[in-house]
Amino acid sequence: MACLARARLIQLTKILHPTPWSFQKEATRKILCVPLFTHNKITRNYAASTPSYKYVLAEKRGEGGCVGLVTLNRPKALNALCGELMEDLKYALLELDADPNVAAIVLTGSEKAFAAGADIKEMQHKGFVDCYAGGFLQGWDALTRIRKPVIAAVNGYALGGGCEVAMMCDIILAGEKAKFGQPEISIGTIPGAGGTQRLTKAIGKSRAMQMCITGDPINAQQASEWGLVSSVHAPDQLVNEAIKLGERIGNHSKVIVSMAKASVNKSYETSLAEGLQFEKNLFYGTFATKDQTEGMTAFVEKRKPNFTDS
Ligand SMILES: C=C(C)C(=O)SCCNC(=O)CCNC(=O)[C@H](O)C(C)(C)COP(=O)(O)OP(=O)(O)OC[C@H]1O[C@@H](n2cnc3c(N)ncnc32)[C@H](O)[C@@H]1OP(=O)(O)O
Repeated sequence: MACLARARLIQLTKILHPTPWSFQKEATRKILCVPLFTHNKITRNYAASTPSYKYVLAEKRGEGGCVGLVTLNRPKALNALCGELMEDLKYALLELDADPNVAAIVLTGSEKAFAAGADIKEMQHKGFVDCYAGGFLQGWDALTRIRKPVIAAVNGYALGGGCEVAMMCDIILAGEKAKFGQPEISIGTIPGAGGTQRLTKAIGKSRAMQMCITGDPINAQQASEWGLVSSVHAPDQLVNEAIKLGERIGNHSKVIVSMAKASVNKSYETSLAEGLQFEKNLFYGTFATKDQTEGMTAFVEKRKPNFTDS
């Protein structure tokens, strides 16, 4: 059983992270000290404070446990994104991505801080070679390869790497007191995990430039007006709203949702002509699924579709 579980995770790892043996070794290491969850076990173990992870809490919420909830949990450092936290986050997301009951994942922090950025104490004495040869921050990209929709529920500070992690998610909801910023300039560096790129695509050059070269943060209202976040909520309602959004996504076919996500995200990576072709191919691809037939048949028969994620 343990062997099967280990093989399954390594196979999953190969699909999601075609890179390194080192990752597979990590996966192996993790699996030796952490039980690989079946769905029921995920619910039980995660709900009970996730002893497997040091810096994140992972659980399943929403109707039938269809929404994964991952909470960054390093309160003393305002969820500063140290290496260990990012490893925990990656594995928690991978576990939920692999869970067939989970339709969407919510990523949140505390009311004071979603995350105050990469861990400054950890990088303070790094040199160029440490960063370059060690691929500093490169592992963060794993977050962008999660195939299910990830909703960031941002309360408090989302600064530097915190803002970048939020932008790696598919949808950002903000609490009224959220603050988004790229303050790296004030500590003698620049954003290194997508801040100059994703922020520019999200809010335009002039605004992104201003944020990156002044270091000044913006509040939730501004983030909403500028299109960085899709909606703003009372801080104590934010996570519930994000879970409700995850449940709404869960009404649809998971495979089709994942295709829609891939297609929207493609627009970040490519020219319009290539993006349109990519969309068209995936659109045609939906016609190879049972869920397309079911969705259209249900409409014609005036009933709710019964999607089987196939
Ligand atoms: C990807 C890259 C390159 C990056 O992300 S670079 C980092 C970008 N982020 C930043 O520059 C933000 C740094 N943090 C801050 O400016 C302030 O902590 C805030 C967020 C404005 C909050 O201020 P305060 O409420 O006064 O809390 P403050 O006392 O500073 O922080 C509480 C604790 O968290 C620690 N902390 C906060 N942000 C941290 C960070 N990014 N890295 C490491 N520790 C951090 C801080 O050192 C303090 O710990 P200690 O009590 O041991 O001294």
